[in-house]
Amino acid sequence: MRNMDKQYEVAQPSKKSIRSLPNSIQSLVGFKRNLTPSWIESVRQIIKDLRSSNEVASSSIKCTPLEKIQPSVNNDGGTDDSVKKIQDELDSLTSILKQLTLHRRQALNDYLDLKGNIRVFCRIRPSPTDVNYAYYKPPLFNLDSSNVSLRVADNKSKQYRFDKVFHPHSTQEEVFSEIEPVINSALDGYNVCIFAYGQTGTGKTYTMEGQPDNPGVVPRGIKALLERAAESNYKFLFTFSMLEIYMGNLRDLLAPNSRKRRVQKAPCLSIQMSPEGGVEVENLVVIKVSDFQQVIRLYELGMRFRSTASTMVNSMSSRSHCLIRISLTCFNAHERRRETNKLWMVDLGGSERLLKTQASGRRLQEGKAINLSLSALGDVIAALQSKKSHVPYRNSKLTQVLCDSLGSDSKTLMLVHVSPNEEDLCETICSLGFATRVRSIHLENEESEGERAKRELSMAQMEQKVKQLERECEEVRRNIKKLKDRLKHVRGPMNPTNSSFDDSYQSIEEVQYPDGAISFQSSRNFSEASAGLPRFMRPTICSQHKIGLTHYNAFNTRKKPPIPSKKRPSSVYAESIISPSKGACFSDYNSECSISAVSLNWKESEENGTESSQAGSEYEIKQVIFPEQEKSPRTTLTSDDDECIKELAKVPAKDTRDKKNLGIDELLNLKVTEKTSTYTRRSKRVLAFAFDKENKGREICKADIQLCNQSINLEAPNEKSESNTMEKVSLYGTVEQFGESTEIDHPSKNMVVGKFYNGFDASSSELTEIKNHHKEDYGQATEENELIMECQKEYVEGTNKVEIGSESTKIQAQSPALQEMNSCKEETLNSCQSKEDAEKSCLLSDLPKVDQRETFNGAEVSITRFQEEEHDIGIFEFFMQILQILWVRALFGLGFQSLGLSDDFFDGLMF
Ligand SMILES: Nc1ncnc2c1ncn2[C@@H]1O[C@H](COP(=O)(O)OP(=O)(O)OP(=O)(O)O)[C@@H](O)[C@H]1O
Repeated sequence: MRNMDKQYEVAQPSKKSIRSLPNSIQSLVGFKRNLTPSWIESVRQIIKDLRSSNEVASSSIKCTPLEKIQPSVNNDGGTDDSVKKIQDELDSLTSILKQLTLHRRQALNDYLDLKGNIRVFCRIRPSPTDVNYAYYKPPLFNLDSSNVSLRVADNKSKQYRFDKVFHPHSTQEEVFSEIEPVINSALDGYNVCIFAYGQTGTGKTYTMEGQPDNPGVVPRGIKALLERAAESNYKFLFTFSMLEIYMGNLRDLLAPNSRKRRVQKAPCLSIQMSPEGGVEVENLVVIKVSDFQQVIRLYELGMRFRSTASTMVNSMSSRSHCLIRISLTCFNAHERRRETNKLWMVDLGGSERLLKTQASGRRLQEGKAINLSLSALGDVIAALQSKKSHVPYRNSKLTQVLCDSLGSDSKTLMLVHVSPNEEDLCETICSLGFATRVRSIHLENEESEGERAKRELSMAQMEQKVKQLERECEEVRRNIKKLKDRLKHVRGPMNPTNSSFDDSYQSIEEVQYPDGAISFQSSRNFSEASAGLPRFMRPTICSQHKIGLTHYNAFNTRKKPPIPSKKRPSSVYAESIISPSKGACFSDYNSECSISAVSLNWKESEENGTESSQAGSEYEIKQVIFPEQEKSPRTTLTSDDDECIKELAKVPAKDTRDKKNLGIDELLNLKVTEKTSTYTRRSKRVLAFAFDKENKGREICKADIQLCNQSINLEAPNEKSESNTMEKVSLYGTVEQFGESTEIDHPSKNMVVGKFYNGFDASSSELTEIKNHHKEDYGQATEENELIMECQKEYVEGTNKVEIGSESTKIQAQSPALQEMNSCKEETLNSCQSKEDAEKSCLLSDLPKVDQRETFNGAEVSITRFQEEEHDIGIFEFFMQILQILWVRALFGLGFQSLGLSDDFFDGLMF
């Protein structure tokens, strides 16, 4: 016993480590008889020592680790020892920072949990009639920081309660400061979703986007996120994507051909879901961003393509839901919830009472689609709040795409917007009712006053704790930085492999291609990371293009037997070319209630290393987004911001031929530089375009030319037309597809196949959409004017000289090109409703062109015009033909007559 006591006495000194404790406990368990007062005292002492030594360590770290290290560096004199000591300090600081970050995250999480995983804020728009918003007091509302009393009748009011209420005079800063903690939890690896909901014209876009001098939640949030990520001790990879849900279809706002949606069926994206509940939008453009300015430029670009229109209620009404997705990836940050998470910021389309907006035509359909999806969103959030076993995510594309960011492991914030006007009372009641439904149902219904007070107290304490921990983290970070500087000073540039702290910086390596395109790769190798995923979750080759991982062939583990080249279905391309969007892809709001109808029948092309889908739209997107091709005449960027255009145009044009991936600058510059280039093609080309005999000789005022991988858009007002209509010519073609196998005698010449048509006479579904544009009551003029404006801008901005079909050649029978055209022809036939249309559409013709110079807004441009009436055969040529036929007849006449072919046969050859 004495020995035992002695033993514990020896183990008692203040420098005992925690390692002594298990020994003691083991002794305790093994030798119960040794449980003496002195033993207990010794254990107590160990614990006490342990606590105090921890406190000393942490306080010394918190205070001035540098000061502690300074003497050791000086005293030791030896560089190696100094380096080692600094390194040790760095390691210990890093581990402390990790602990602190973990605690901060936990505290923030607890705080947000107390507030509710789904939180609802309410913002009341200032009345437009009130000049001075700051002193405006809406008579309709009686507000405090979390309660809204709405006067519904003279002596009756309705009460609503929210997590936070913003008065009409609340500033953008105030709004953002409340939202910031939710955004910050994205850095901790949570999926976050922030919605702006409300009646049309109540300020959703104002809150989310803001104004240039008064930015909203999106720019502020992204800026804060980037700043905080830069401050953190990990390196984050941010990617930016932007899409809209228009009439129940997902559209990429950053895809270069986004602007075509007005005149063509825009390609729609499909949603893929993993068994684990992860959601990925197939073919979505994902752009790596590293600084705020890049994000803003992309955001502005995307916003230009968003569907907006003038309505009775809002002159710039959003006709779609706009979704901004920031994806965050951070490796080796074990305290983060997940390696890759998403932050969604969603500007929802305005809910509207269709009677009130008096919408009709397309506006009506848009309004219905928006209302339907909002109602589906309400159902989903209500189901989540009430913890129902079934959450109806599949009822709308909106909820489908957000489904992994709306669950219990995510943070959701809804900002409901209401109007202060009395005439909007009904909509206000609806919106507030919706928000109340969304808001913590279980909390609201089950919580007593006392419980609420208690919760609020805990929340306040937790908030303090979070702030305190943030301050501590900040201090440790500063000290780490100082130590690193000192270390550099002592031994030169720090070898990052020496410190675990720097491991995180190594985890993501940036690859800068010589041409400026940016890509990234992980030291953990993406292919490794994705190897365990189910096949459909692994990135496609196209996705790899997007994120710059094309060089990782191991990514695509699918091995398909090579298709013999002669059997390669050229129709895959033809399908995509002539009919970029299938019916399934474009539907009215009713598709909102279905899972994506786009088939994902992947076919691998060995020629270009991309995958093409039978869904034409997808094929088109892939080709347009990541062109590995020559400079094209694409003029997809239409800007309202001349300054921006000028600025971008300063950047010299780059050949994109070898690009594996588009960096943000390349994406933006491509559009501008190509716009100002004269289009000359070296390779062979097949053009398919529409031709309407009845309109021969009429000017083609709008040419929408799409060269599969490249596109050009020329639109101009039809000057000759009395009505406000537009005529349209669609030119589709291929560039790369026929490749070497094309048997065209003169590679420099172009083959032309197609038809002209008048946009209103044609009956294809594509034209119906144009018709709809012209039938609209509201926004019609605006939209057309917009088109005209865009067109004029394009003409002004660049002097596009488009030379298409200038040198027609005969098409050799059975050449792959002809097969291609035949399949195009078949498609066109299918797309035409009447036989007459079909006949019109399938004319094969060699058309000469007339180059004309026109002036738009003072800028002289060269336009290629097709005029069939000028397609006259010369009289000499005519006689030559007759002579040839007579000659043939003379040679073979007797032989043919013996076969039963009479003179009529030869006459037929002539005419
Ligand atoms: N808090 C505010 N302060 C000042 N102006 C505001 C505020 N909220 C909205 N507005 C103004 O009200 C008008 C309509 O706002 P906004 O376009 O953001 O509405 P919306 O809800 O996005 O409409 P829709 O759903 O039709 O797109 C804009 O001119 C905007 O500047």
